[in-house]
Amino acid sequence: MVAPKEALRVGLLGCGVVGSQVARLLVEQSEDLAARVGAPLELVGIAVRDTSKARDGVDPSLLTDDAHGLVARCDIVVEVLGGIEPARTLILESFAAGASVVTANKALLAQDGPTLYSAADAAGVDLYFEAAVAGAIPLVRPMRESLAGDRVTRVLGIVNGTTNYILDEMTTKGLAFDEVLRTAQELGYAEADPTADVEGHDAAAKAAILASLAFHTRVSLDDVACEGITKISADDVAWATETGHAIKLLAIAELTDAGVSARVHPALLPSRHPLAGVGGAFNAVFVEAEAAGPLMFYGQGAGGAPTASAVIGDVVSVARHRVLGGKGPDESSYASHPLAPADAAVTSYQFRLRVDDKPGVLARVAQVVAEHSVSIEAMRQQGTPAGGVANLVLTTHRAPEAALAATVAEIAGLDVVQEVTSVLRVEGA
Ligand SMILES: NC(=O)C1=CN([C@@H]2O[C@H](COP(=O)(O)OP(=O)(O)OC[C@H]3O[C@@H](n4cnc5c(N)ncnc54)[C@H](O)[C@@H]3O)[C@@H](O)[C@H]2O)C=CC1
Ligand SMILES: N[C@@H](CC=O)C(=O)O
Ligand code: NA
Repeated sequence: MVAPKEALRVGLLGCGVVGSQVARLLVEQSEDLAARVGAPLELVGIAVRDTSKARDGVDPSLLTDDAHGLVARCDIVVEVLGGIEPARTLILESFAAGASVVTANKALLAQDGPTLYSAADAAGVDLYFEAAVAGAIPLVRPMRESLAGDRVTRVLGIVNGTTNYILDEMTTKGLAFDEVLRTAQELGYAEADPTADVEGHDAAAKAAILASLAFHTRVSLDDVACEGITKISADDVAWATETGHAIKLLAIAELTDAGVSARVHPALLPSRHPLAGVGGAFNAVFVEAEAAGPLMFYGQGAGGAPTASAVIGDVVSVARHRVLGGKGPDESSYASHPLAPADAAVTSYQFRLRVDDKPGVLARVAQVVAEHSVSIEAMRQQGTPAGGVANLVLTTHRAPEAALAATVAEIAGLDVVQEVTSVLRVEGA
């Protein structure tokens, strides 16, 4: 008979939306997990701020306010505190103590990933982070492992559940931004500070991680051009529908002739595009690779249980390495691509203008567009009930961002143009 392997000690840092679900699943699935790993996983402690607070389904004797003491006595540490400190210090202490780490902390990885990778490497342990990008969706592992034999050229994704939920509810139910944000917070999708979601910072952190994985280079949060959804109005949503589009917050990572371009911004997607139909807090990511062609990953990108699923999958992987020996892949950052300037990105614009409703206006606007070597894909005019003023909606063909921005700036200065009411990029056309 084979002797049972010694239990692996798992320490959990944080018992919030994700942590509480990790604790539940570790206990509920302990027999299956032991069979899959080849050794039992023993939850030895949960670091929290307030040990006296009752937590559903959590054994109170596991709670501790000594996170530093906890990581010193673990084989595997799960970090679901969020934020930069003390998460970074605790992860580094875990490595120093010989523990592998599983984290969902995209903000920390996007800001200081290389420090963490080097420390894990020096200690000969694993750093896994499937939950950090697109929650439950297996995406990090396919990028790190399944696509390691291919050349990825582009990643285009909806990677923030909160903003997708907000935009979807605004579109389908006509609800107001603030009202929907509150519900997203109640459902556990939003970050502790939801500014990170609505201003695009959370998606930008994920874009940095995805670009690094896709192009085997280092892209950090500061390298990602970022624009959130706070300026999207009910009018933008209505016009998107009117012109056959859906508004989505997109994370885009591309390898272009000018280098790596990583950016996050709201964009119009034609309603036939598969990403246009991704509703609620769901995420979906397109990956284009030279040999594989297009791939699409879809699933729940936020919420306690879906995120915990990805965390526990990583725990099983790193635990198997402990049992069998060896470790998973290190950071792959051998390629030194330059960063493409933000205004070199090639995209299309749809912009709306309020113009004088009189002859010759369309021609003047079209002339400015042509002078910037931009071409018009569609133009639509609608008079206002009061008369004298018309709404003009122009969609361009693809052109460098710099040319498109200069076009809009010059049009805004025309005497027949009363206001540029909105400028949105169009992707996936
Ligand atoms: N909620 C979600 O849908 C997803 C969250 N994530 C990431 O997972 C991590 C955790 O997120 P949530 O569980 O949603 O956050 P949360 O705010 O619900 O939970 C974090 C918990 O950690 C505790 N905490 C913070 N600092 C602490 C400290 N120094 N000592 C002890 N406890 C401390 C907080 O009191 C809180 O209970 C974050 O990095 C987040 O970005 C990733 C994917 C999805
Ligand atoms: N706040 C994030 C949580 C997952 O990463 C989101 O809304 O997607
Ligand atoms: Na994931």
